[in-house]
Amino acid sequence: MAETREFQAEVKQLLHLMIHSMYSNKEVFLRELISNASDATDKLRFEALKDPALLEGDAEYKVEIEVRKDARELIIRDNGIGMSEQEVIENLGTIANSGTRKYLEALSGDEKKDSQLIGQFGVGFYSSFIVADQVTVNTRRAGQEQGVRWVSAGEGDYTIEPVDKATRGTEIVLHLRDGEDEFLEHTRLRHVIHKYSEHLSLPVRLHRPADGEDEGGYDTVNQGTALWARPKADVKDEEYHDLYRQLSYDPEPPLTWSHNKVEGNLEYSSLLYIPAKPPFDLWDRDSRRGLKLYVQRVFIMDDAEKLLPSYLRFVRGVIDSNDLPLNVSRELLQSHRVIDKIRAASIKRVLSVLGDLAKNDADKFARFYDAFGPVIKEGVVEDPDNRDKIIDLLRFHTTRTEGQARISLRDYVERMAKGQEDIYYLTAENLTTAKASPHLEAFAKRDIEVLLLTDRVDEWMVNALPEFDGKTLKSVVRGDVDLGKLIEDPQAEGEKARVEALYKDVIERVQGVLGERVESVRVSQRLTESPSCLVVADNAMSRHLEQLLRQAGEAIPGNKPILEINPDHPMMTRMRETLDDDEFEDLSHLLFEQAVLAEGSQLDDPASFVKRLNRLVFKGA
Ligand SMILES: Nc1ncnc2c1ncn2[C@@H]1O[C@H](COP(=O)(O)OP(=O)(O)OP(=O)(O)O)[C@@H](O)[C@H]1O
Repeated sequence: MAETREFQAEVKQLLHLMIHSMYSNKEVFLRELISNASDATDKLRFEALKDPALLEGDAEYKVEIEVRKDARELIIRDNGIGMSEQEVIENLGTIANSGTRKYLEALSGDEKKDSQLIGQFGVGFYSSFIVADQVTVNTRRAGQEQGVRWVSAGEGDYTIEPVDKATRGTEIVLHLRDGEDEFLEHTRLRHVIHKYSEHLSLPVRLHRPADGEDEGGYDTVNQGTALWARPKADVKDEEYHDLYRQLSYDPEPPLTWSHNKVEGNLEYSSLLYIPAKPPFDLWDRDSRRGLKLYVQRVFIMDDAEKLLPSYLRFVRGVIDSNDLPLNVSRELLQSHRVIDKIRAASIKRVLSVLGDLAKNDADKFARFYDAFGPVIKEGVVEDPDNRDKIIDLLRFHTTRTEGQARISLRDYVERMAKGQEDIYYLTAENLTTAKASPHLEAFAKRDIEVLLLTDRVDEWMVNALPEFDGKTLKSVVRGDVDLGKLIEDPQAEGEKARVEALYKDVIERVQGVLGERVESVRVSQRLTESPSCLVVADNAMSRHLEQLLRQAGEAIPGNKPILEINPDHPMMTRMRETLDDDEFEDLSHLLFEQAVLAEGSQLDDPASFVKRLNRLVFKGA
């Protein structure tokens, strides 16, 4: 007796979407079903290593696709692991896969975008309902006697019942909707299957109907040999692109790749791709990362994180090792000599591919950097062994670059000003804030280039990068930036003393007003246009980093900044002449608050700022 069961709510939602909004690119259902069949044979191959009896005498893995035109049925059959009753209920009635749940969250309502998302997430089995108004699944788990039949029209419920099934594995029968006749056509099917399965290491066989003399039969559509196992010279670019598409679900071709067969002490093949565009989950904590791992052509796992460090998480590809045991698990990978070596070699490989790109193809490298620059910077902190190579790849905006142009540290050093000993940088929220920063004024006046760092990771990166080419990296917002040597004027010292004496009283008064808000107040050497700016002590955390940490929800005490004032600014002349305490107080706060705003920070008490500003502006009126 068949039992009727309800789909989980999320499944209903997903099915509704599949049925009512996927008008384009419907063929993806076939890719999903073939990919499931291939996973199922991979799983069996793996389990059969421990328990050969599961094979029931049949070790010739394959997927077969057959059309029954009169019945409007398309059948996809595999001799993989199959499913038990419990597995059918879990896998084909609920959404167990966290990726699918994310898919639902990411839906935009825009049919075209959503159908592309299907590709990225691989929404899998349920995509059958894009083209079918009834789906029947007959399956028997390898090693079990009883088979299961699952039937649904994709509208809220399904039935499940025991069934006799002679062969292990899964057979999916799609009853096609009206208007989906193209998927009954042999040539059309052949084309789609070829497109999606060319690089599966599993033969996909399509049934050829009898025709006159021809009795019909099954033809293998794909090559069925892993691309990475073939000699490089035999593989066409389009084939590399196709495999990349399968691995990444990225519709665009990769930027570049590196295919290698390593022989000697360690034997493995590696195929590493650099994507052209970032995946949607690049900044997700649990984003996909790592490579697909095979051992002697047997698929072992997806996303083996241990094979690449987190700062190379955008790389997609395959490692096929001859030295690992077939029963290797994620735990074992954590500390395995072979894995450590493959990992180290893969990192070097990726960095050298990128290095070549930087040298030989500026345009492609710029595309790479736009997409993954901030990610690669994490490597400066994460991977001291390869730091020099990573640093060579870094590119920066500066006070002299325009638009999207960036330069390397090497370029910076080569064009340093006469007498300049250090590398100067400024960290800020964005390029506009950075370029307008008062801290840059003195540097601009002396024509000294300053790196403008606006990626979140930059604060951490510069901490891990104290010097380059023997030159110290110095923040222009720190107290110890010594412009003294760069000022050619020999009378500067005397002038400095005179100005300080002139402003001694003002400085004491400002300090009295601001009290605990500042560490100290002093005459600035950096300002030429702005009235004031905030700097931090030499060894203190930068204010931008404090801001980032607060945004990330960390409670940090916060250092008191040093307020620097510009003696040449009319506001200072006015303060020197102001005797009225109330007005002086307003001006002092304003001096501080302007400096906070100019660095792109937020005021603690914006309302008071506004009142103060109005008081001062309308004072004369
Ligand atoms: N042909 C099959 N043989 C055995 N199990 C299958 C088969 N098709 C699907 N399944 C099982 O059903 C589960 C759900 O399949 P579905 O295609 O919806 O998602 P998935 O394959 O897990 O996810 P994704 O498509 O994102 O990789 C699979 O994980 C697998 O356990």
